[in-house]
Amino acid sequence: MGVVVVAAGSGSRLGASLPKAFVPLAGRPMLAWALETVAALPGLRSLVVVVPEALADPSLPPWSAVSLPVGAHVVAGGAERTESVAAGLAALDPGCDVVLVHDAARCLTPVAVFERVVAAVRAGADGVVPGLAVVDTVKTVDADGVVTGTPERTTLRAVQTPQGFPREVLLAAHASGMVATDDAALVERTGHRVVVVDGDPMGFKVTTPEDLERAERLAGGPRALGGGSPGATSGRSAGLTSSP
Ligand SMILES: Nc1ccn([C@@H]2O[C@H](COP(=O)(O)OP(=O)(O)OP(=O)(O)O)[C@@H](O)[C@H]2O)c(=O)n1
Ligand SMILES: C[C@](O)(CO)[C@H](O)COP(=O)(O)O
Repeated sequence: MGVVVVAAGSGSRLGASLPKAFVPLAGRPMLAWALETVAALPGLRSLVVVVPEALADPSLPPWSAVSLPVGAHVVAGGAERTESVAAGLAALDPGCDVVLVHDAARCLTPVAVFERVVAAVRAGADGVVPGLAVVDTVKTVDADGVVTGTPERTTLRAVQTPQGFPREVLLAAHASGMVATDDAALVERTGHRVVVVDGDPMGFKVTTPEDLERAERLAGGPRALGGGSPGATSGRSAGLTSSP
């Protein structure tokens, strides 16, 4: 299994002085929290971390509080998330059968979510996304803000990362040259069947300063107690393994 952690965004909505993934959460960069969980995954063979070009050297100061797993690669991302994922895929060990793509900004995602996604890919899915039921009624609107429709809420899911795929399926989807806000959309558009597994409220994306405050409150909570939190259900691994 291979994992691409995308951390190349600037974080314009967060408005910090550092690229978002390097902004501290309870004293450690968000990227450090995300990598701690990924490093604990059983069967991790290849890990690529995609960061802004200016930070693609892990000896630079913002990396000092990030524990980069042994064998992990760091590459520069692009202007769009899709480009950053493609850069990560290009650096991933080609021997990986399953690939997960994860947002560093979803830094508190529990390891159990990763495990559900991997299990569903290994069970034969072309694409797997963690999702949560939507609690608000959602409207579609036109450019003037006029409502054009109200999708049936029971058919909607708010999807998170990690998103998982057989490597060849994801590579072909990215080779299409299409751009989308998530990887599953590319896989859907190339004619594949994507399924949803249970996401987790802790998998929220840190986007705004309010999200960071929420993450700060949560980071010292259930995680510290080891329940339903990142790293809670798997043992730690110091480096990468040789299984696919
Ligand atoms: N060109 C980009 C844009 C985003 N990302 C990553 O994709 C994830 C989701 O993106 P988002 O939360 O929107 O991050 P930003 O693009 O940094 O946020 P903003 O839109 O506020 O600038 C993040 O982990 C981010 O680092 C990336 O690797 N490369
Ligand atoms: C991939 C994603 O996190 C799934 O919800 C989301 O689409 C990323 O969007 P962003 O605009 O790059 O934050």
